[in-house]
Amino acid sequence: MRITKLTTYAVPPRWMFLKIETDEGVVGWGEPVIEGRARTVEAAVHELSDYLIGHDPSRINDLWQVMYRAGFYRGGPILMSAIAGIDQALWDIKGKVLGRPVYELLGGLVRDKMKVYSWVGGDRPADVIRDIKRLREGGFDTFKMNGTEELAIVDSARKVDEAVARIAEIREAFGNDIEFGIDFHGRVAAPMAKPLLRALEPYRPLFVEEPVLAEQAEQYPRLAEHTSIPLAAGERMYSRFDFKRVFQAGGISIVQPDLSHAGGITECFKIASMAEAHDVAFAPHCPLGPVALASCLAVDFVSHNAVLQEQSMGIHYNQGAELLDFVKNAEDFHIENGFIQPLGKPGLGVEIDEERVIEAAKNPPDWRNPVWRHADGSVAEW
Ligand SMILES: O=C(O)[C@H](O)[C@@H](O)[C@@H](O)[C@H](O)CO
Ligand SMILES: [Mg+2]
Repeated sequence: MRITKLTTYAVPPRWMFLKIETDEGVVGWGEPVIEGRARTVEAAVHELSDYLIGHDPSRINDLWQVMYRAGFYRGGPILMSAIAGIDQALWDIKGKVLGRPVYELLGGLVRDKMKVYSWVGGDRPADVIRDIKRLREGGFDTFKMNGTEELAIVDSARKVDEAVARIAEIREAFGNDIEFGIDFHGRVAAPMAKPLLRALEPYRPLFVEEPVLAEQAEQYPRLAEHTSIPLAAGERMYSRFDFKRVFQAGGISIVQPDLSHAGGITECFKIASMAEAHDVAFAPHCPLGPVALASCLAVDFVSHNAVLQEQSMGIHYNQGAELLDFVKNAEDFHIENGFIQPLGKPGLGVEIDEERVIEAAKNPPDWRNPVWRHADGSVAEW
C-alpha cells in the first residue's frame, strides 16, 4: 500500500480535517490544527507530505521519526500539530486495514468506559451555576471553567476575591456532589498564582490547570509546595521532550497533552507512559473536533493513568458547528452518566461525513482568539 494524496479541509468552528488517501482505496482522517493558526498548520501538513506521498502508511513509527527529525528544526505547536494530524490519519488507516480499533493495536482496553468532563462558563466565567445545572441533567458531574478574566502580573485582592467568590458559589450550590477543574488559562502570572491557589484551597477544586504559562514551568514545583490542589498542565507542551523536564522537576499531578498538538497518538501514548512512571495522571486536552477526541480516547483506553477526558460538546468556542456535526456515527459518541464507551469500529472509530466536510470547507471561518488588554492598554493573556 502507498500514500497517494493529502487533502485538508478548514471547517467551522475552528477545526482542520486531514484526509489521507492510499492506492488501495483505504482512507484515514486526522485533525491537524492549532486553534487560531489553522492555515499555518495546514501549510506545514502539505510541506510534510513530501515525506509521505509514495510511502507505506503502515510504517507509522518511521514516518513519525522522519517528519520529526528530517527537517532539522523540530517541536513547537505548528510542526507538532501537523505531525499529530498526519499520525492520527495513519493510525486510522492501519486500523481499517487490519479491521481493528486503534486501542486494540495498542494492546487492548484497560477500562470499560472513560470519564469525560464538560466546560462551563465561557471566556468570562459567568452563568456557571446555570450551565452546571443544565449539564447535570445530562448526567455530567465533572466540569471545568476559567478561573479569572484579565489579571495583571500583580493584581488586587478584589480580583482574587471575585475569582474565589465564583468558586465558593459553586460549592455552596452543589457541595461535593460535583467536581470541577479551574483553568487559569495562562492568565495568571507567578506572583498571583500563590495568592489565588491559597484562596481557592478551602473549595478543593479537582485541579487547577495551567497555574502559570508553560514557559514558566520551573514554577510548578514551587507552586506545588505551596498548595494541596493538584496542578495540571500540558496543552502548550508538544512532545516527550517538553514533558520530560516537567516530570523531572515535579509539581504537576495531571498532564494534559493535546492529541492534535503533541505529535498525535504515537507521541501521546509515550507521554502517557512517561507520566505513569512518575505517578502522574493523564487527562488529554481536547476542545476540538471528533477525530481529535477519538484519538484521545484511543490512548485513554489503553493507559492505566488516564483519569479524565475533555470533550467539546457545548464548549463556548463551538460557534457554527458542534462536536458531532461532521460525524455519521454520532451514536457511538454517546455520553452516559459522564462516561463514554470505547469507539469499537476499525481505525479511530469515526465515520466522517465527507460531503458535510466538503460543503463546510467552502466558506470556513478563520477563527482567532480575542486580543485582550488591561485597563492600562497593555496586552493581557487571554
Ligand atoms: O482547557 C482548554 O480547553 C483550553 O485552555 C482552551 O480553552 C484553549 O486551548 C483554547 O482552545 C485555545 O484557543
Ligand atoms: Mg486549558
